[in-house]
Amino acid sequence: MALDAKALKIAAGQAALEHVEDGMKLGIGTGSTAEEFIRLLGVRVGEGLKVVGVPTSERTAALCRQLSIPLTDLDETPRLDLTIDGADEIGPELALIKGGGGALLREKIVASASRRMIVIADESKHVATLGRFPLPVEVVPFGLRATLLAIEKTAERLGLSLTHEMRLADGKPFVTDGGHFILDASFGRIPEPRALAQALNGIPGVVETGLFTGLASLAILAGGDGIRTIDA
Ligand SMILES: O=C(CO)[C@H](O)[C@H](O)COP(=O)(O)O
Repeated sequence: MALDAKALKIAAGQAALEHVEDGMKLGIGTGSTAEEFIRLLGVRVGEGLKVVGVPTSERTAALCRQLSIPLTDLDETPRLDLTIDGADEIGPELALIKGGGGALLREKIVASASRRMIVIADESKHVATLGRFPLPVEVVPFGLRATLLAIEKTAERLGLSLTHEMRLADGKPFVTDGGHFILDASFGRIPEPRALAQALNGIPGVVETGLFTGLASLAILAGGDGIRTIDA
């Protein structure tokens, strides 16, 4: 029987939960797939599992509080055992596009502070080449036009085609938890994610990009035929 989108998210979350051990310090992701994992984690915590989590967004923090999942932050707990988070695309070597939910900066800080990152998604997000999903680029509001020009020049220098739009919410610029804006940058194809990430991160008005390279160690993909895992 074909599973609907929500059932696939739950299946991926359930499989990820098997990697969570008593006493772990967790990074807790953002997005609808991460939220299914969080709900399952909440049940286990209610049954006595002892974990503490660093949420990657205010939205995730609110859900964790609602489910009585104990929270900490990276000032108190700077090294984490495991981060579990969703993704918008999963490419070769588990390079990811993240940030569809706008939490990419905190997600990257938390994943980088973790010994391991497991990415959970439905199998349609596994792609041969990243870039069909627009790359979220978090930018500082100050000097926005100059930053956009620098991003366009960078794409040109790397031989990438680029169209972009500012992310809006209720007709106004979407504002991240860190007080920044998000540019959704469509490159079509990103054959070399590391090179693009490095180049974009070199632009002063760019805070961070949704390209995650070298961070995820395992992908858990849910599909009609069950769960498939991919190691980095
Ligand atoms: O990066 C993210 C939020 O910033 C999410 O993990 C990503 O957008 C996937 O979300 P969903 O599970 O809802 O498809």
